Amino acid sequence: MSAERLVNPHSDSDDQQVEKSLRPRTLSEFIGQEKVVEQLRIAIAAARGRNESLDHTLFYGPPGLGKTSLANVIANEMGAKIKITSGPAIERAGDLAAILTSLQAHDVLFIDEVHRLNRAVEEVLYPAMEDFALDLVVGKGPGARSLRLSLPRFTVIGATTRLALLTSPLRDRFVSVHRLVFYSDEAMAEIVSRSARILGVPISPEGAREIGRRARGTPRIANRILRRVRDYAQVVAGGAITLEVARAALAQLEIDELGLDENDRRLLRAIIELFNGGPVGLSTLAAALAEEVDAIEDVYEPFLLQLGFLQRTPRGRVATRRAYEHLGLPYPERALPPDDESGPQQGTLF
Ligand SMILES: Nc1ncnc2c1ncn2[C@@H]1O[C@H](COP(=O)(O)OP(=O)(O)OP(=O)(O)O)[C@@H](O)[C@H]1O
Repeated sequence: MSAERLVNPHSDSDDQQVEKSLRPRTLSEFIGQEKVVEQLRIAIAAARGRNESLDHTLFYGPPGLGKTSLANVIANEMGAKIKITSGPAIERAGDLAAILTSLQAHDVLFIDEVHRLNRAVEEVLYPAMEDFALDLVVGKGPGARSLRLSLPRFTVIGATTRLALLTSPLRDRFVSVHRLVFYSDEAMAEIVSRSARILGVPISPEGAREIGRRARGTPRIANRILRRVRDYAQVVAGGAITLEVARAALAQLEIDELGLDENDRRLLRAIIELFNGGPVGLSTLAAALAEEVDAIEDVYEPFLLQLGFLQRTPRGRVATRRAYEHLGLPYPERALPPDDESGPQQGTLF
């Protein structure tokens, strides 16, 4: 169910078609994430000035914030080619060897979901990143020999939503590591205006702000909502997106003032009504909602935590006073049990 959600930050096949045209191509077109952009601007200028490849770079943070876009921007600014792959797509060491040997100097190898590389593949990547070398074993048994091929100096750009799942040898090989954060309302409004311009949809600044504000600080979600609001504007309101049109369309899409959809509200209501506000273990909650544990952790929680509607405690998830207030439910004043600081309980997942 979550895959079809308008506010799901993961991309679907519809997104992929439009996203290409909406992707920023240069650092100056890239809106927001100022700290990261500034550091990249310097690193790129320095590498170009020395005619070197850019240092290996890792981006981490929630999905849909622009990791792939930044990798493309970097390659473009370096005047280099980019090869795009992902952790699960590189199944065998030989697959990676084939990719590595096709690279040219200063090229970018973008590996999405880099935490999902398997061990054997990682072992090949280490010397490639560190020494720009590919170690090949030729022959079998006692006659086997190892051969070292040198590779052109290239740049690995890794992206992950789960930094903690990266092995430490792999993490250590990334020279610069950047965290992408949810976008501010101002940046989101700018992103919506820019996308509308590219899509050729007339939009007022207030309309753009309203869509941006309710898109969970995530450009992918903003772009997706924009497309739905565009349909609404075209069919119901003569084509242009004004504040009123944006509000009416968002109401029809059941996205509330803060950008929560019916599924978020269902999750909060489940914690409050079925589990007395929590704490409730993640797996118990997932079972009650007929959802995957991963979907709850990846899709629902980051934004609810960010809003301060949900807390992670050693005993499980707890709905906060703000969550009750948002849903218009009375908050039960209750004393915390004296052993609240105790470790995880059986059956609860931290
Ligand atoms: N800073 C930005 N300015 C304008 N548009 C942006 C920006 N960041 C992302 N976008 C838009 O959001 C969409 C999603 O971005 P992107 O695919 O780069 O995200 P991602 O973090 O790589 O996601 P995932 O981790 O799921 O692959 C792109 O189509 C792009 O148009």
